[in-house]
Amino acid sequence: MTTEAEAQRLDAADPLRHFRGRFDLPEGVLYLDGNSLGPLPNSTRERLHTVIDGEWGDGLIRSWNRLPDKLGGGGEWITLPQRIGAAIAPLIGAQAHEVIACDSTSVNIFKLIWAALRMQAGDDGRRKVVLSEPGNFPTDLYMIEGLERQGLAERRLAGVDDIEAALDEDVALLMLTHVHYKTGRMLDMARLTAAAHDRGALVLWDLSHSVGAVPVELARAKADFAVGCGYKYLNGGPGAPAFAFVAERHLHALEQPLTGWFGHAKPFDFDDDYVPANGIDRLLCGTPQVLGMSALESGVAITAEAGIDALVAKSRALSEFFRACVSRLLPDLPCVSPDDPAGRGSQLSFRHEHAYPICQALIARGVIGDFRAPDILRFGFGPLYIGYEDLLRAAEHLAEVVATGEWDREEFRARAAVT
Ligand SMILES: Cc1ncc(COP(=O)(O)O)c(C=O)c1O
Ligand SMILES: Nc1c(O)cccc1C(=O)C[C@H](N)C(=O)O
Repeated sequence: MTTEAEAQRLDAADPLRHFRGRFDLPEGVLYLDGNSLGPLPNSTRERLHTVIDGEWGDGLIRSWNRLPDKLGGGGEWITLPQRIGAAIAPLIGAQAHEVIACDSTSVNIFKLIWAALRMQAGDDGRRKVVLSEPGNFPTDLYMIEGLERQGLAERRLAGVDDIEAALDEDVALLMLTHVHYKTGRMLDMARLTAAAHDRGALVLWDLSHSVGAVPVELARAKADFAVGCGYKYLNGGPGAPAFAFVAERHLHALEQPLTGWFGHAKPFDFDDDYVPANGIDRLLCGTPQVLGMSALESGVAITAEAGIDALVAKSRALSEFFRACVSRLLPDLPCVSPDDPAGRGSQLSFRHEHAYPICQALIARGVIGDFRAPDILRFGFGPLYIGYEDLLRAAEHLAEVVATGEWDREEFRARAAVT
């Protein structure tokens, strides 16, 4: 049932409904792009004011250490990467000391591929194939390519259904994205990790489209490494720091290529020689970006407060509801996301040859989804702030835009630099 009455009933019964008021969503906007950039939490605006005026303005360099009470704020700056890592850990089935917030997802991917290859090199240094899938998020593939150019890696690609067959004794690392950015398809982490381990390969998971929206059990799956974005479902803000996970069993031996001073065991001893910090801290490189980290900490806190089980349940219910709305209103629009809500992320993607101008026409109506080349219309469902009535409205707008040909205008065809 996709009636207005049903949507209102579902909204009224939604246990996460009260979180919506904690986001600063513009009037008249239906925001279905939180899988690319999460919206601004009210608490983040307050937190950044405190960080800028109090911690930076008044506290100055003292704020790296214990903050004077009068400055308020959320704690000393120096431990932000570890504190945020610890808060993300329960969302991904990891232990607090296995996760750290730092750098971008791309940089963390680079560090962890390099680290995995180092562990796998053996005496002859020959095991260096990194296996991934074609059509994976580009940065993941580009990072392998960059290491290949340095002679450190060899990139191999196989469709996800052929991954197990492609895992031979040359594969050092299997690197996959858990929820595909375009289709929303979610991979079986436990099965693929076990298959890789059986062949002696390590596994690195990109959780960018998973964390805060789908169940992730890194420990249960025995995953070796993982990375993920802070600015999508974690609502950490544009360009928020990313996070990295290293399984406890690898922490001791882990080496990483960016041996900056923040990853040193005693950075403030200012020694000439690099000695890695114990544990996950060795993944740090340079000074943490305090403003970005503070925003991320605030975004992660809301996700943690809502609880991953409730977020997952709502994500699935939202995507099912939107799918039913679109099937009723646009029965001929092909959905390229998996049918089973447990087999996909918190998003639905549809194929249309005019996806770009349709997306722009929707944005002009205040319905913000996104376009992914060449022909995908993608809608993400942030479970903290999206409601069922929003989705019914968005589906109605989509149906009108398609049915009336409203998208067929020059102004909607001009490609923007960022889509
Ligand atoms: C799966 C995936 N990995 C990595 C990234 C990029 O991460 P970053 O720009 O933080 O390096 C994105 C999105 O931007 C993504 O969707
Ligand atoms: N990271 C982005 C950016 O800096 C600008 C615009 C979009 C993005 C994205 O997050 C893209 C995103 N990973 C995607 O799934 O399409």
